[in-house]
Amino acid sequence: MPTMLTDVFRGHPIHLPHSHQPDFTSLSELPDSYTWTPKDDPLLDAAPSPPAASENIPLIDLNHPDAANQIGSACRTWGAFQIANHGVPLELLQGIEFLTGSLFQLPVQRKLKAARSETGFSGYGVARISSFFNKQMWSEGFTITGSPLNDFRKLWPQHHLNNYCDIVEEYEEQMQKLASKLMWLSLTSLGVSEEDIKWASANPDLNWAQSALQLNHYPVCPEPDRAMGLAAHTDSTLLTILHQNNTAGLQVFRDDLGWVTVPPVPDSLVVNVGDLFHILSNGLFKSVLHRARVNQTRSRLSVAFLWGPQSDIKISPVPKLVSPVGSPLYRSVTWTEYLRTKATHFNEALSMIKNDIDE
Ligand SMILES: C=C1C[C@]23C[C@H]1CC[C@H]2[C@@]12CCC[C@@](C)(C(=O)O1)[C@H]2[C@@H]3C(=O)O
Ligand SMILES: O=C(O)CCC(=O)C(=O)O
Ligand SMILES: [Fe+2]
Repeated sequence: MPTMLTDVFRGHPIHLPHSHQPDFTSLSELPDSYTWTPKDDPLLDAAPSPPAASENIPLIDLNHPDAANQIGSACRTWGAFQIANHGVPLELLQGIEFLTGSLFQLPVQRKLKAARSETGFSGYGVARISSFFNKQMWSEGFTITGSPLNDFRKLWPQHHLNNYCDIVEEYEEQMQKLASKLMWLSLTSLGVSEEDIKWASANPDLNWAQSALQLNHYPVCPEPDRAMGLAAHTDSTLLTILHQNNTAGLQVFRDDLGWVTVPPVPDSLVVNVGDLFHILSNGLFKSVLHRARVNQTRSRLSVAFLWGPQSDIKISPVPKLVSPVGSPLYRSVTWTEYLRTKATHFNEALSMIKNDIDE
């Protein structure tokens, strides 16, 4: 039995000050501990000079005959794109958004009953990456993997549980199918086929994959320009599929453009390339640096489906994508190993598995 995501952080406790979470709604001024300056994050105000033309991540129609190439091109230039006509029922998107909203509306004492433990994976709390920053983020999160029943029991009375668990299960199923489809479309655009990656069958049973759901809430903030919802990071996944409510906040980084806001497009989903897909593509696909800003008048919700391989699968650059004379850019790594490296070294994790290539 490979390590499940639940056990990934067993030996990697981090101190997460959940219980210091302020009652966001009662603050009329931003506390010092929530005020970010470029000292806390060097890329905070990163903008190109001269200012770049306004460009945005592509919105791709999954029914378009050229979708594979459009996705491949977005993965190379942005590491992110939005998709329309993704086939996920809209009621399900509404359902997971409703569930997320009602979860975060619970009184903080109730949410803390389901607090994520220091070595745990699932439950309520601040983002895992919080421990790498001096300042606190203006957000709260809830992580789910596998059945949410045990955690949900701590939050809601019995009569809600079946319904909420069904929504999560159905959402994970739909996302899983979509993620695999997107992975294969983008790989096809690189000329990579199923024979080239033995472990990743396009077969819809998908027993080689596993996933987590991260529910995020960014409350209304008195001074949004000085606060940070979720600090800049890349995801440690193959792909992440994100549903955001109709409040903007997600930004992606491009060296030549600086921070670019991803506008909410009703009924569409945002897709991010994660570090593992960057490794698999031998660096051709970019794992996108992204963050979430906050808003003075509207609270924001997002649901991230974090998708990767089962823990016994070693990810390494597809040989076909390594030039005949070159060597692979990265060593092989399992998702578990990578999450643990990231838990200790954060944004240095990718460079730590880079091969030293003789010039
Ligand atoms: C499967 C994953 C991926 C995790 C860790 C673990 C569970 C929660 C994910 C997130 C979600 C929020 C941003 C992030 C950076 C975080 O702090 O927790 C993500 C992290 C990663 O992508 O590295
Ligand atoms: O809220 C967002 O838009 C971003 C969330 C995110 O990056 C994550 O959960 O990994
Ligand atoms: Fe993310």
